[in-house]
Amino acid sequence: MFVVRELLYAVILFFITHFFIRSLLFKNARKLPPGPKGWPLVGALPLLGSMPHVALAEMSRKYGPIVYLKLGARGMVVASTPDSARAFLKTLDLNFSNRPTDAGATNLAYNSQDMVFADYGPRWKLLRRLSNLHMLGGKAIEDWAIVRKVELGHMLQAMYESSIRGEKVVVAEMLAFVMANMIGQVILSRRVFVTKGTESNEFKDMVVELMTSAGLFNIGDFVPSIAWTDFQGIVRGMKRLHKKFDVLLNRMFKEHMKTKHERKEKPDLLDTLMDNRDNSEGERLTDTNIKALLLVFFLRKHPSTPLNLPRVAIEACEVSGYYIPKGTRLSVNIWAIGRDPSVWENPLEFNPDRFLHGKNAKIDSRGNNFELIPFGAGRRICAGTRMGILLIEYILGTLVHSFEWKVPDGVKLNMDETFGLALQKAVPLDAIVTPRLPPSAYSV
Ligand code: HEM
Repeated sequence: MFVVRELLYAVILFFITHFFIRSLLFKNARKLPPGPKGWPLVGALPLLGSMPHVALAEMSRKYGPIVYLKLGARGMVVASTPDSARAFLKTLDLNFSNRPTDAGATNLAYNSQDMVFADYGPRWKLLRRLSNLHMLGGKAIEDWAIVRKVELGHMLQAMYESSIRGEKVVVAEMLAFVMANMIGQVILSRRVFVTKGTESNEFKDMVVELMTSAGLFNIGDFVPSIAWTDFQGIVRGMKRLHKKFDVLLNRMFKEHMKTKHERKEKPDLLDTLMDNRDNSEGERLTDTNIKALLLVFFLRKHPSTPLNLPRVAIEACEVSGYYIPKGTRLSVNIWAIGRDPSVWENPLEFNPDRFLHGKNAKIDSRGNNFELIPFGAGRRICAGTRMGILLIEYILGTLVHSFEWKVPDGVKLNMDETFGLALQKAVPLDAIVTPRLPPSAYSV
């Protein structure tokens, strides 16, 4: 009898201890990062408002560097400080090396067939390798120096003519004109727009629409049961826009094929892609992959990307003691990190000199110092980092050197933003430019 009682006590004690330890472990393992509760069904979606990067920065001030939000049926984690960004994009980079499949990937990127949305794997590697080889890598960038020089010359000429006619310059239109032509030369060996005018302006509007709509939080992506209603009209707009781009790309493809024999000595990116579409691992790029990739490049003219491009947790993991479930979407608030007063002195003051001295002079914006990561970081860091930095320095330097700049009389400089995958200026910048150099410097 005594033995049975002892045994019973031992069994009960075992179960209590087991339950206690399990519940402790389970509790710790399942502790999600803090965040707002949100509403039934849609969760925290309504809290994001029209400027999600600003709303998320405010949440981070309240809840801490890592915030978890339930958005409809999906979870999203947001990193808003250098340390938390490093934890995701460096320590756990491999686990976050895919992007979520959403309406933008489906409707604007040929069902994730491009480099931006492709899963981390052989197809992504092939796209990235060929793009580096012919367009974005160091050697390729050197090879295309002449294209940059000539196209910038065309832009300076167009701006000079505007100034002589006493017209204002719409800066975004000028940049769209020069970027589309530079990229056209590298990809297709031809200028896409001969003169700056209606056609190049329409193209700019298409690019802006794409960059804006791709960044919107489409409710159907988070509440799949009501996705079919598309009540924000985002998917309808994406499909309409995609059709326009597809027509344009098909036309470019066709024209390019007709003239292939002329480029035997100097193939362009499209020739390189077509000739190297198979790799040794049996991966083959389809026409759709190639079209999707070209579309990515014609778009890359506006980014400063406030929320990085989203990533997704391939497996459940732990970050700073918090549990991150599999499938959680990751946003890194690059915008908030750049404005964090504990990282930057007077962050909102325009003071480029801050990068000339002391520790800031050593900051490398190519994904190594998490205080400044305009191009993201890790395996999926911006494929155009080199080209982006080079073009900004080259174009900005040339524009400042070539003209005196002022805003038109009576106009106040407006720095408001419109949210999207890339931030746009809410009111495009108009400027009056006055040549600083002799007229001969502006003729092509
Ligand atoms: C100032 C200019 C630019 C900025 C600030 C910028 C920013 C970014 C950011 C933040 C990402 C996401 C990185 C991540 O997930 O960690 C990205 C991805 C990407 N960018 Fe850029 N970008 C710029 C210019 C360009 C240019 C010029 C190109 C090409 C012509 C380009 C092509 C790409 C591609 C293909 C990806 C996807 C990479 C992948 O998923 O593997 N970008 N960019």
